[in-house]
Amino acid sequence: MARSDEPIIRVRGLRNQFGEQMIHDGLDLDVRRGEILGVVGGSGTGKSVLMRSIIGLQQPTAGEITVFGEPTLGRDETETVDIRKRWGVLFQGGALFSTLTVAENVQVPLREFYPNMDPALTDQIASYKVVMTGLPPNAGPKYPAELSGGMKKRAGLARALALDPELLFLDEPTAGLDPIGAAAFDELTRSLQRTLGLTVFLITHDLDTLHAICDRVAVLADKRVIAIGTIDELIATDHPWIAEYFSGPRGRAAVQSQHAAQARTTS
Ligand SMILES: Nc1ncnc2c1ncn2[C@@H]1O[C@H](COP(=O)(O)OP(=O)(O)OP(=O)(O)O)[C@@H](O)[C@H]1O
Repeated sequence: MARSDEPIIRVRGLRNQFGEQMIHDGLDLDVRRGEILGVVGGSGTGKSVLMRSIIGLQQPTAGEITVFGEPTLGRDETETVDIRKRWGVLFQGGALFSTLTVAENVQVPLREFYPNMDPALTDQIASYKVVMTGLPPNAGPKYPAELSGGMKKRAGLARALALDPELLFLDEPTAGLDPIGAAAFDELTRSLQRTLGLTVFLITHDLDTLHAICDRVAVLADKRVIAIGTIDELIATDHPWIAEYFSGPRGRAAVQSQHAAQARTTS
């Protein structure tokens, strides 16, 4: 059983290698219970591979990973079923099954982990999750092809929340959304995280998301996490990539838009 002050995710000495290509080497990371941790890094630095390693979809070459205080590597699916039930994942692009309706997509994890659940209850839970993510109640019978990009993301989120997880993995949730849709999705993430007491591991390139909702940010570069902290703490480090990322033109614009949003909520 994990202690409450223990990191909810603990990664030590992670190595991931594909042939000659070394993606991670000696990567360490702690994710604290109850935080929204943003994970950033240049394209190809291995953010998705890191997430896939933590959730067991990628077998690392070396290292240790514990989630909820339980080691996850080198264990088969039946041994980790009680851990996997406690997290939800929104993959890049939503990753909905195109031949299933929204409600049926949300029911997939329920059917996988609770095959004997009463179908009426499965239906009820799915309807509740659909509404919880801000989709109209009539979205349930729709197919993914009938949804806008933002609605697809919400449907993917509803599926990720199907099992009432404690831990949520979001891989580039606002990619492809217009700025208003992205800001609305950020707000939804923050409000669900607060209401449900979630811990969120959030991969993003979206500087507005980092400023608006992340408690801390981990920076991937040079095959490991080179820095982790609040944005102010990161800016205070003198790493050139971090300085360029947060203090370049887009970083400055994100700060300005965050200040404007704060001014609107206090006026
Ligand atoms: N199964 C795999 N086999 C071989 N190479 C892989 C595999 N999975 C990922 N890679 C490689 O690992 C590297 C890191 O990929 P990853 O998708 O984690 O990057 P990322 O940081 O999430 O990038 P982006 O920001 O562009 O999404 C890439 O060069 C990718 O091609």
